[in-house]
Amino acid sequence: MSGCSTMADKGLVDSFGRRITYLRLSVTDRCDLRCTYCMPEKMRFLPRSEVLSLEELHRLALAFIDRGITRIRLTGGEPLVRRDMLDLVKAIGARLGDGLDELTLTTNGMQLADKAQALADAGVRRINISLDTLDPALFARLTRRDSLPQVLSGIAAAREAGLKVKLNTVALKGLNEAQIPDLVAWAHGEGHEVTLIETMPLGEVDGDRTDHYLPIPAVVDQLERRFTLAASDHRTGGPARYYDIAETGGRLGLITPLTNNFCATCNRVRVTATGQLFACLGGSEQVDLRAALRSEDSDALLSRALDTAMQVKPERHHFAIAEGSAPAQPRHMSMTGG
Ligand SMILES: Nc1nc2c(ncn2[C@@H]2O[C@H](COP(=O)(O)OP(=O)(O)OP(=O)(O)O)[C@@H](O)[C@H]2O)c(=O)[nH]1
Ligand SMILES: C[S@@+](CC[C@H](N)C(=O)[O-])C[C@H]1O[C@@H](n2cnc3c(N)ncnc32)[C@H](O)[C@@H]1O
Ligand code: SF4
Ligand code: SF4
Repeated sequence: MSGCSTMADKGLVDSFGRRITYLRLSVTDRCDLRCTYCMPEKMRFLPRSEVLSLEELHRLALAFIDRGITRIRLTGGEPLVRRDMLDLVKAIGARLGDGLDELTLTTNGMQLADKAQALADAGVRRINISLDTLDPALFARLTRRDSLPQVLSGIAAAREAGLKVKLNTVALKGLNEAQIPDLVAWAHGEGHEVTLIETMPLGEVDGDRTDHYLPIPAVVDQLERRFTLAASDHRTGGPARYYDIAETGGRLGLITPLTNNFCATCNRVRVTATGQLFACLGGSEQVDLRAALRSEDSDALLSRALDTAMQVKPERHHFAIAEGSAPAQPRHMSMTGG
C-alpha cells in the first residue's frame, strides 16, 4: 500500500465535509433466506466468476484502512454463506489495533451456531443479527424458510462466544407490528440490544413492499404505552439513535431513513462483492474498484478511485414511500449489504 502519505492527508472526506471512516463490505450477494422485503423468491444471483476472491477482498480492505477507514462491517447477502469467510475475517482481523478499530458482521444468524466462536477468536467483538419475529410461523412467512430454531441457536452461540449481540428488526405493518414490544422485552431479557428499522425501497420484491411500511414513530408510540423510553447519547458510528428502556434495563436503537433523515452525519461507503463502490445506499453513484484492483499499479489506482468516490458521494438519499411506487433504486439491499 502507499505507506508514504501522512495521517493528515490520507483520510477520506467527501465534498460535503463528511469524514468517511466506515466501510460496509459485501462479500456475497447470495443468501440462505429470502426475506420478503429484501428479495423475491426467485432471486437471480451473480455468477461466481464475477465475485471477488478472498485475496482481492483482503487487498481492498487494506487499501481502505490505508486511507483512514477504521471500522469494517462484513455483510452481504449473507456473509456466512461464503465458504472462505472465516479466513477473510482472520486476514482482515490481523489489522485490528493496527489502523483498524473494529471488524464486525451483519448476519441472519443461520450459520452462527457453528461459526460464532471462530469469529470471536478472529477478533470480532460484536455482531448484528437480523430477527424480525419470535413466532415460527411468521418467521417462515417473512423469510420463506422455516428456520427460526436455527437462528435462535445462532444467537445463543454468539452470546456464549462472548460476542455483544444487537438484533436488527425491520418494522412491518400488519406483520410483526403487534409483536415488537414482546420482541424487545425478550431481547433485553437475553441481554441483547434491539434496533428497529424502517423498510427502504430498494429493488423489486414479490408484491408491494409499501403495503407493510411502518413508520418508526408509530412503533415508538406503541412501545411507550408499555415502556418508559429515555434518549441515550450512546453511539456506534452507525445511523441509529438510541433509547434506554427503564423497565427492561436494555437499549433500543431506531433507524429512521424515512421519518428522520440521518444523512448529514453519514460516515460510510459500501462495496459490493464484485468490487463496485456505491457512495450512498440510496444512490447510483458508483466507482469500479475491481478494475483498479486488477490493474498493475493497483495501490495508486485504488487510492485514486477512493478520491473519486468522495467527489461523487451525494448529500443524501431521496427515498420516499408512496403506495405502489417503484423502488427508489433497482439495486437490492443484498447487493450492498444494507
Ligand atoms: N439509509 C441508510 N441505512 C443504513 C445505512 N447503514 C446501515 N443502514 C441500515 O441500517 C440497518 C442496520 O444496519 P447494520 O448492518 O446493523 O449496521 P449499523 O446499524 O450501521 O451497525 P452499528 O455499527 O451497530 O451501528 C440496515 O437495514 C441497513 O440497511 C446508511 O448509511 N444509510
Ligand atoms: C441486506 S441484510 C445483509 C446481512 C444479512 N443477510 C442479514 O440479514 O442480517 C442487512 C440488513 O438489511 C435489512 N434489510 C434488508 N432489506 C431491507 C429493506 N428493504 N429495508 C430495510 N432494511 C432492509 C435486513 O433486515 C438486515 O438487517
Ligand atoms: S435481509 Fe439478509 S437474510 Fe434476509 S434475504 Fe436479505 S440478505 Fe438474506
Ligand atoms: S442514505 Fe446515503 S448519505 Fe444517507 S446515511 Fe445512508 S449512505 Fe449516507
